[in-house]
Amino acid sequence: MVSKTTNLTGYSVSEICGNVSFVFVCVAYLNTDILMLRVLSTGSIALSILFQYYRAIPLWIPIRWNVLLLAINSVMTVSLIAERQMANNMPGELAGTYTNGLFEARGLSKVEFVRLFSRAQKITLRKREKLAQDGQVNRRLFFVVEGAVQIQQRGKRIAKVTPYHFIGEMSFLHFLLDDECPTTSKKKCPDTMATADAVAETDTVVAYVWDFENLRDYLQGEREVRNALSAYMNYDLRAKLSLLNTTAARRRTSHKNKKL
Ligand SMILES: Nc1ncnc2c1ncn2[C@@H]1O[C@@H]2COP(=O)(O)O[C@H]2[C@H]1O
Repeated sequence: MVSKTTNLTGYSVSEICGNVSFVFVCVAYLNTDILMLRVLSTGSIALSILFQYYRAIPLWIPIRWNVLLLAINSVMTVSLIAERQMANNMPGELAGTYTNGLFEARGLSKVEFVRLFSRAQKITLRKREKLAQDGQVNRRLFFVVEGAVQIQQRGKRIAKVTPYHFIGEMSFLHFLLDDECPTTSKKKCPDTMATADAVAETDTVVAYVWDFENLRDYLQGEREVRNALSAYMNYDLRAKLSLLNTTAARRRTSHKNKKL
């Protein structure tokens, strides 16, 4: 049992706990990692309870409230640690998607990636099944992980989407902007039409699929994931566009050569 009057280098236990508690608060304020912040606040609360208890007269009101705060913080800390552990040990196939899809390089942490993909459904499409239809309202976003998808416009093949690329991102980005469309505006907000037909080219195509509305609702509370995902899609769009330009240039050259 620690005596309330114990002196260590001239300071009482209560004083030491009180001061160290504030040192923890200072370090917590300088930290940007949410887990570290919670661990430090838990430590700080525990120390402030000791400070309040080992005073000459214990301060029971703050002690009781701090016990509650300590319990809340401890539960949140444990759930954060569990989530990080789950993300670090995600199933091999999901880990492959994280690595091969270059999600880390494009700003999504493992935890954010697992949160995002746990909201998707993994599906298998058969050859010739449509993922999107040109000119039709689209409400599904796909991330292809196996197989290939043919992109057509007016029945003509314009591109091929291979694993680790999105399909439906053009209408999804539109849909996200729609979100910011004022409902009072007389002007109709743009609709989320698919810009091309997307058809399964291989015998099977495996993809993760999100419903636009569910994904938008989730992203509303996760600003950083929303920004990282939009950046990822813009990167994907740039790659698709540059491929399209290269193919068009190649076609023009071969057309010219044939004429000569
Ligand atoms: N030139 C292209 N190259 C690759 N993918 C494309 C191309 N044009 C359209 N797509 C994809 O086909 C999808 C059709 O629906 P979206 O317009 O929502 O999003 C489109 C893109 O994901």
